[in-house]
Amino acid sequence: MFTNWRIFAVNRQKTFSVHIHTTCYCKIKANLKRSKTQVPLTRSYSSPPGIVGNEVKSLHSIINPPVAKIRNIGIMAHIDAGKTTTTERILYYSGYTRSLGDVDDGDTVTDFMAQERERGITIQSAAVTLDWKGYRVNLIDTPGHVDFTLEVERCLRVLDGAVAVFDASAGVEAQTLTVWRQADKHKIPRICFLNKMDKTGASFNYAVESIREKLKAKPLILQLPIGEARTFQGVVDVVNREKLIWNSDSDDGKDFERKPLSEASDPTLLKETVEARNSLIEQVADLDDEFADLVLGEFSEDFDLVPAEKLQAAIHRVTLAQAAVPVLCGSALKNKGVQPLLDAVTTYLPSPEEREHGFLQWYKGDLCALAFKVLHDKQRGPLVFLRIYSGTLTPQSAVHNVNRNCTERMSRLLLPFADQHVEIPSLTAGNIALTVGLKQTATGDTIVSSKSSALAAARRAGKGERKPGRISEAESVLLAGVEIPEPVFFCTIEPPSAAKQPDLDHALEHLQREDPSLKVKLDPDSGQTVLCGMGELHIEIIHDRIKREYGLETYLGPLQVAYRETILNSVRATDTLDRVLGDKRHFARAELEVRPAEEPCGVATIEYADSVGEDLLQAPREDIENAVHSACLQGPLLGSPIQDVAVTLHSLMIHPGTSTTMVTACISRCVQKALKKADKQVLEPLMSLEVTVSREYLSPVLADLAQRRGNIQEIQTRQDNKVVLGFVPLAEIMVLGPASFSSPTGHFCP
Ligand SMILES: Nc1nc2c(ncn2[C@@H]2O[C@H](COP(=O)(O)OP(=O)(O)OP(=O)(O)O)[C@@H](O)[C@H]2O)c(=O)[nH]1
Repeated sequence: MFTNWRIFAVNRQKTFSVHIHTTCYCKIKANLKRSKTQVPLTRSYSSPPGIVGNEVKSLHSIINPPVAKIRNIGIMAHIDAGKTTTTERILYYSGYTRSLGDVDDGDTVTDFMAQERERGITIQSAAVTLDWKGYRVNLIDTPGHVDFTLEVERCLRVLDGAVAVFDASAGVEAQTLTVWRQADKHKIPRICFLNKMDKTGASFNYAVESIREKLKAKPLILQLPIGEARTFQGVVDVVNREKLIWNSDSDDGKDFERKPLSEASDPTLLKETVEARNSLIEQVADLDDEFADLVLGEFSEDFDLVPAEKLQAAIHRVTLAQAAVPVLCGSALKNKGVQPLLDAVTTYLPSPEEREHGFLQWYKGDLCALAFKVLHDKQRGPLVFLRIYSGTLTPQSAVHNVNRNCTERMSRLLLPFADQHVEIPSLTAGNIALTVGLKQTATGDTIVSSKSSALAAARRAGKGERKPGRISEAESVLLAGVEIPEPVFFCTIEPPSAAKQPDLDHALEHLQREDPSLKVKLDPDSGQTVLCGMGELHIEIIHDRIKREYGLETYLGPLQVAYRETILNSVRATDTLDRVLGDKRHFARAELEVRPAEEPCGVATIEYADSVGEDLLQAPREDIENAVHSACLQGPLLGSPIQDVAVTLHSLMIHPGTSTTMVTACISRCVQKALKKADKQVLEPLMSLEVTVSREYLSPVLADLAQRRGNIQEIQTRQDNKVVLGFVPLAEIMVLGPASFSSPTGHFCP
């Protein structure tokens, strides 16, 4: 039965990076993140400026700066690149924290969950709001681990710009590619920060080259490093021809000197900087016509005379157009380069009004917001993060949820500052708000001021008034949420006693609302609750949260990989359903064909032959499609969902008076019959794997990958290391965590 495996990549192809260093070379483990148990330390926060003492009067002007001065940005990267460390420095230099937190000490602001502090990883995105040189920066630190990719995606959906952080010794890594693609999908302008310039093996040129080659992006080099690895002291600002040197006696990096480069003191550095500036000018002129006209008109003789402000404005336009990405460098851990990074965020990344949102014209200044994250607070209930695209949010007001067609009352409005929140009287377009009181709102919902406002916007959107008052009409103004990836792991979860089942259901309901990538279903055969998630770590964290946050000790069954099934040939089948219920005869006959879909299509696609036209009037297409989809939920081989199948309904005979339920039951049976007759295959998810290994350990690593049915695509050389790129079946790289987890293939063997 299992000889006929065909390997597939799931829709959301998982990307993974494994770094093997000299101390752990023999076995590849999929989850090599630090796992330390620490006592979480408490942090002292200073109040956000303007919110101390009795400065409440000026609060409104501080909280609602002109929209041109707002920057909504995310920090995104491969795991461990230094996002949280960079965020921590940003908060410190902008005056929001009194001391520098450290990921390794478990006391950073944005990693406030107990699990984040213990493991030294970011699990959920955390939003903070800060002011920098007159700009309001709403910043979201996102997770780097592949299991929490959805967190990154839903934040990127509502941001206007992003800082992509890189480990300068590794360049572009596996998960960098994933988050970069996500940013491409949401058309997010970005800047790159080459972090860890102090680390052994750090190479500015290598990292820039990898951005060019692997991300196919055009790097604009705005800084040059002064020294690398141990000798890293500061950076050169190419645009202004200045050097920035951090005082080695300063232990928090606040003290640094900015000096113009001169022929007398830095002849070599000046020469390199002038060359870099000239090539930057040429590069930007190639991408921006306005700048090209300026340069060729006034400064063609001497590029040195191009004013820094003109160059900066052009870089801003090029960044906004996503034609190129500014590149900066530094070392967050050693407190170097973060202040210029913040300057670059405000100079080069766009304000909300510079981003194009076609739908804004439908609202004419009325409220329109997108819910992108929900958190459960024991005292306050659900806290909903909203990105406000137009209009103003005020507390104690009613808002309309277009997706759920319901009106809810928002009790309080808060400004997010990691786990600390500041109450505010109103918040305008372009900002990110945290609201209390929206009990029905879920991630991806569109929030407007009232139902009539949604309908008015729908009319402006040109969707007619065919069915007045129906939510379907307002659907035209729904903002696109994010695609929720299909889970690749599942396991049963049981409460300690049957009496605790309602508590478990309650906990899972809340967790699912917070995290749409967590799916919960009921096993129809055993009646057990099944958790479906994006990876082992994801399920482990959920298990742990149920224990810590809901006080429930639960038991997990063996962790299993979510397989799929598909068919290999076309098969036709007929099914007749003829029943008498009461005094009524129900008769339906369906004839259909199943065949492999030409293009990967996830679940089944449905087509109708011309001959079924008449009978379709009796059975709505929606019901027919539901019947086909429910038949595809459990494949004939393993009971796994069927995918990439095309179904053509050739004929459908229905006697008058036959209920729709009978018709759909007949179609469902017919699909299952056809699937059973077809040649079938089990599909298994693959991980894209990147293993960094010292040269001497390459052979054992390759042998190990071969044992795990790995498919090696390429072996690259990165400084002194080898980087193995390939695909490995997910089932082969599971980290068998809790003793109760067992091999999924074993579980499935007949
Ligand atoms: N040498 C060096 N280490 C750094 C630097 N920045 C961060 N680190 C270390 O790298 C590790 C990961 O840092 P984090 O800030 O947690 O990285 P992250 O990208 O937020 O990690 P995830 O959110 O879990 O993906 C920690 O041990 C940091 O101390 C740096 O500039 N230089």
